Amino acid sequence: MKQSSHVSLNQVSHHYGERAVLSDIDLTLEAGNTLALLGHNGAGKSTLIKIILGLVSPVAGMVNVLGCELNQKPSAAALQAYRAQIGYLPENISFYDKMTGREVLEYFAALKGVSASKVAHIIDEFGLGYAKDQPIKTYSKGMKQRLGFAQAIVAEPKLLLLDEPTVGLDPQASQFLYSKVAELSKAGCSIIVCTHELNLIEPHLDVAMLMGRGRCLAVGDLPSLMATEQLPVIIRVPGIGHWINAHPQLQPFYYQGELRCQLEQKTELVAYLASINQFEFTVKQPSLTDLYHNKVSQLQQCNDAGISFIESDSNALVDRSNASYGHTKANSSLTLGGAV
Ligand SMILES: Nc1ncnc2c1ncn2[C@@H]1O[C@H](COP(=O)(O)OP(=O)(O)OP(=O)(O)O)[C@@H](O)[C@H]1O
Repeated sequence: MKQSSHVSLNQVSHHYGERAVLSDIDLTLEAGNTLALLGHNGAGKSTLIKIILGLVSPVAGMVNVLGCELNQKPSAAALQAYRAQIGYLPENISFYDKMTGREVLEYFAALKGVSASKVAHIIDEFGLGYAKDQPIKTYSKGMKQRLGFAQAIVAEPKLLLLDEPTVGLDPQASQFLYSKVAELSKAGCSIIVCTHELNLIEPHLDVAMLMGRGRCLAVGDLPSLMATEQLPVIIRVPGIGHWINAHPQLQPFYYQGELRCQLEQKTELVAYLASINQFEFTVKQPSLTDLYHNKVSQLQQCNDAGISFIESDSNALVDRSNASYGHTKANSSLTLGGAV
């Protein structure tokens, strides 16, 4: 493991009974980086988080987190010391509902050696000050989620694991949560966020890992994932259907009433539009959501075709499924420069 890697998984596999739920997962997360763990229901995300927490022992592979070799069956004391450095917000968190918010947080803080004065500060910071002495049973789902997040970060963890952290949170609370994530990451904490809310996580991730049926479908930073997938930039120009025939240079990019091009062609295409006095258009860059849907549909096509996703040429599958995408890629060397 590299000195700065907080998480290093090598060929990790797991099954429950006969059912394989994780296969050959490799992952490295550097200190201070944020990983978005994405995938369909049942893809294996929570199982992976439980392996990183040391709650589940994988049947195969190497798991090194914060220097602890989890696959080597560490002692109870070593596991306890290891977990003291980790913050965890589970999916569907629940607390003993007769306790107040303050009591719950003080309990978790005491377990990790954190002072009561810090608890008071965090309760206020998380907007729960007004309800701190009320029993949890009077809390809304969002209030419980805020409290869950507060207990996860109260001891300034080195690694923070968040499983569906924004479920039940209002937009302001989600924004607050991600601002805290950015703050912790700046301070060197590594963060793994398992989420289906792709728009929310997109601006905050350093690395995304897309999982499907227990396998890693793609992993990397967004620019490299986008480059590999070659998802099109979409340029919408009102009324283009009326005049596109007069511009053969644009026709290779024209599909279903809009222009589609690769990221590196965008500037040239926009310059061309300006040169023909077309200034009214919108440009939509490919998003994490586009990437996700693209990968999941490739997986679906492989399943339908009865072939392994890992062994398939996934881009070839996309070409068959999306005429415009293949069309644009085929013309990726076309230059507009001379035509302007
Ligand atoms: N304790 C268990 N015993 C048996 N099978 C399990 C157990 N926990 C999870 N599974 C199975 O393992 C697979 C992966 O589940 P997991 O909870 O890791 O998925 P997930 O990606 O977190 O899903 P979701 O997005 O729905 O939370 C699923 O098929 C699930 O049914």
